[in-house]
Amino acid sequence: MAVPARIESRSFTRSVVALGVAVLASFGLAGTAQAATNYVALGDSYSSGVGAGSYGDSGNCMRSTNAYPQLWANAHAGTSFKFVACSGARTGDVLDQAANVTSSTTLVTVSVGGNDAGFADVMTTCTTGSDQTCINRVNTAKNYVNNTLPGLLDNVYSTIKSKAPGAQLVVLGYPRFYTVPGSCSVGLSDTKRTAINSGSDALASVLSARAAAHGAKFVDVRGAFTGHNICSSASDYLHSLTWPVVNSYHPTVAGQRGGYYAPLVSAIG
Ligand SMILES: CCCCCCCCCCCCCCCC(=O)Oc1ccc([N+](=O)[O-])cc1
Repeated sequence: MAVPARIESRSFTRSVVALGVAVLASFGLAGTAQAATNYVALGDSYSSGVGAGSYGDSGNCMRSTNAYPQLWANAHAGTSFKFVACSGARTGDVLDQAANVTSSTTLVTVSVGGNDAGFADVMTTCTTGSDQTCINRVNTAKNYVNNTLPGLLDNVYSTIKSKAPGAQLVVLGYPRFYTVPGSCSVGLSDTKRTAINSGSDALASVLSARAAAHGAKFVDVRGAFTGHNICSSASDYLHSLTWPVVNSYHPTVAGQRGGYYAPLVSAIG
């Protein structure tokens, strides 16, 4: 009896161990957070978090601990997170950043296109020039957005997809800058503000269309910024022209959280 009992005992032990492994595995997959997320955050200053402070040792890239990619990683325990977005990045720079995307990457977020379209030059021209000069400069940028930018975005999105075919690709857009007519009377005219807002809308249309063409999800942040734009009664989501100048027209701490992180969570959880 002793020998069969020992055999039975071993087989029982094996069963318990197997059950334990199965329970742990299913708990790890379904009970906690899903399989581990391998997240790579690409893009320009809207993704690095220029304007939101707390840049650590990220140098000129100005990656903020208050930026939406960091907020998302913080909220998803166990996420492996590569934060490579960088202030001033254009589509060509994001192609370089995409070296960090691999076949094990499961989530990629990206904001890019505003710098290619001449964001800084548009804002400088509109600040220093006449209404008509501003309108003309915005129209030049919109022509670029409609005719040149789509091909550059296609290259970025298809490069990311080819490196990580199974990853979810999330493209985040840009806000309208101004409430028009607004509660602030100094600074740019309403004519200029309306023209600049139409530049944001042109960017959103093209980003949305190119994202859809690559099976990427487009997160349109314009709605989340509504009521928080510059010249709103509570314009706390965007810096106006400010010091240091680099912060100008970039999301505040509240803007990264309410304007970017919140709609990202609504889109992907
Ligand atoms: C059709 C274009 C119209 C442009 C006016 C409307 C713009 C709305 C969208 C804004 C897009 C901004 C993207 C720029 C993000 C960025 O990296 O900004 C920079 C931040 C810092 C620097 N820099 O040099 O330090 C350069 C650029």
